[in-house]
Amino acid sequence: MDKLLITGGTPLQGEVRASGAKNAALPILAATLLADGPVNLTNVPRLRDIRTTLELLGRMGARLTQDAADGIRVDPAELSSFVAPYELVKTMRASILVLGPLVARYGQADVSLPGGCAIGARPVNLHIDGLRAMGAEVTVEGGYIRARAQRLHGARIVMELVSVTGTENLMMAACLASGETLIENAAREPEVVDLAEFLNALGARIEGAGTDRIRIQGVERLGGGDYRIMPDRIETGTFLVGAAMTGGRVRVNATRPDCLDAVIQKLREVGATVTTGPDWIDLDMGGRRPRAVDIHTAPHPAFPTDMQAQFCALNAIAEGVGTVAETIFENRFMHVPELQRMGADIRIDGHVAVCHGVECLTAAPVMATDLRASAGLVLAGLVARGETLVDRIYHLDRGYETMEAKLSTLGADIRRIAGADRILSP
Ligand SMILES: CC(=O)N[C@H]1[C@@H](OP(=O)(O)OP(=O)(O)OC[C@H]2O[C@@H](n3ccc(=O)[nH]c3=O)[C@H](O)[C@@H]2O)O[C@H](CO)[C@@H](O)[C@@H]1O
Ligand SMILES: C=C(OP(=O)(O)O)C(=O)O
Repeated sequence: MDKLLITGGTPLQGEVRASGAKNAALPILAATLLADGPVNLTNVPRLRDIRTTLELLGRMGARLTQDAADGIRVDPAELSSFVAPYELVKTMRASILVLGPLVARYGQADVSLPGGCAIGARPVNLHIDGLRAMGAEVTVEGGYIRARAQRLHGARIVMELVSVTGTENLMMAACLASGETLIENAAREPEVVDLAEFLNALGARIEGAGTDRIRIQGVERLGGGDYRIMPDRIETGTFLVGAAMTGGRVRVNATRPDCLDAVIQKLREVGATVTTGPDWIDLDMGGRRPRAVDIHTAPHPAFPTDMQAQFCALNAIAEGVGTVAETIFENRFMHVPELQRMGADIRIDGHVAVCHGVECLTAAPVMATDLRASAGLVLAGLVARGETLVDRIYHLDRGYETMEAKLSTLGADIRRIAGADRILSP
């Protein structure tokens, strides 16, 4: 199992390019199943989750061609299987995103229930209820969601909770349904907008993506097409927090400042000078120690839960006290005990973590438990005194493209150790 070995103490300096967004690429790859011609995607990040999705599409019979850069061609013309098996779904919850496209285009889908994961239970009842409202017969048996439909019909769906992949699944399904679908209380995340723009480029008729009311007029077919995946706002934010924590200066290029308003606002509150251009963000911390900030996660455009662990790491070494309230997932503080092992003074009280900043963290072997927890631990390692060994970084590899290489170009002392079993001296 690969690990990352980080020697803390170097301020991050320089420029780095954001990769394509995992959380846009995953639904867009699933949406290619709706098309009846080949789709050419660019800016697809090279990530474990993307490889898993491609394996899933390949097993269903889609023809896949990957270029040497960031392009992938998906030709779904000869699909022969409509099953998302447990062994793939268990490694990547986003596999649930094939449910809507399969039932809308092929009238059948057998998708393994994703089950719980480190950050919480993550049920998919809203996906199922929405498809039922559109006329699908859905049963859950033997750990599989089995959905069948002749042709879905439009419906007015009021989402009980804001769900990102729930909105995406139903929006995709509605594209080929007969009549109009209205999704109320829809997720407003930029990745929902990216997916809608992709679908519209194939011939769908979606309006209102980016608001909480999405209206979809069903069409008879979607064709092939070309699309460039949006940049990853969470990867971008992670590098900016790294710069703020280390007192450095980093410019992230090829990104989307307009998708990061809440994060940029918090970074200014910590004391960073943040400037933005059309596709870049520059953060200058000028060697200063950050000030602790209060965070309250909520659906977009509020502060994203996917940046919560990184801000816990920042608060751990900041001046003052910051409270971090996690309102989306019930168990997303798995990084806190690991940060405590590095000397952080953080107390968890229900869904709130109260962080008293300490002058310095001390390196320790730590265990990554989920994707963003891993990112928080890597950031902590960048400022800790000594060598931090982050174990189980397969979580990190789900969502960050060559993170250690990108951090190295910014001056960090970080390297991957393949299957490391080295024992650190105390
Ligand atoms: C691939 C992808 O895009 N993943 C993102 C997506 O996950 P994902 O789409 O799985 O997260 P949701 O927005 O659906 O979850 C929000 C909340 O709703 C609950 N819920 C959701 C669906 C449902 O049917 N029933 C239900 O109760 C969840 O348990 C959670 O408490 O949005 C999350 C919240 O911004 C992000 O952290 C993830 O990075
Ligand atoms: C939780 C995340 O992803 P997923 O929904 O794919 O587990 C994430 O990207 O932080």
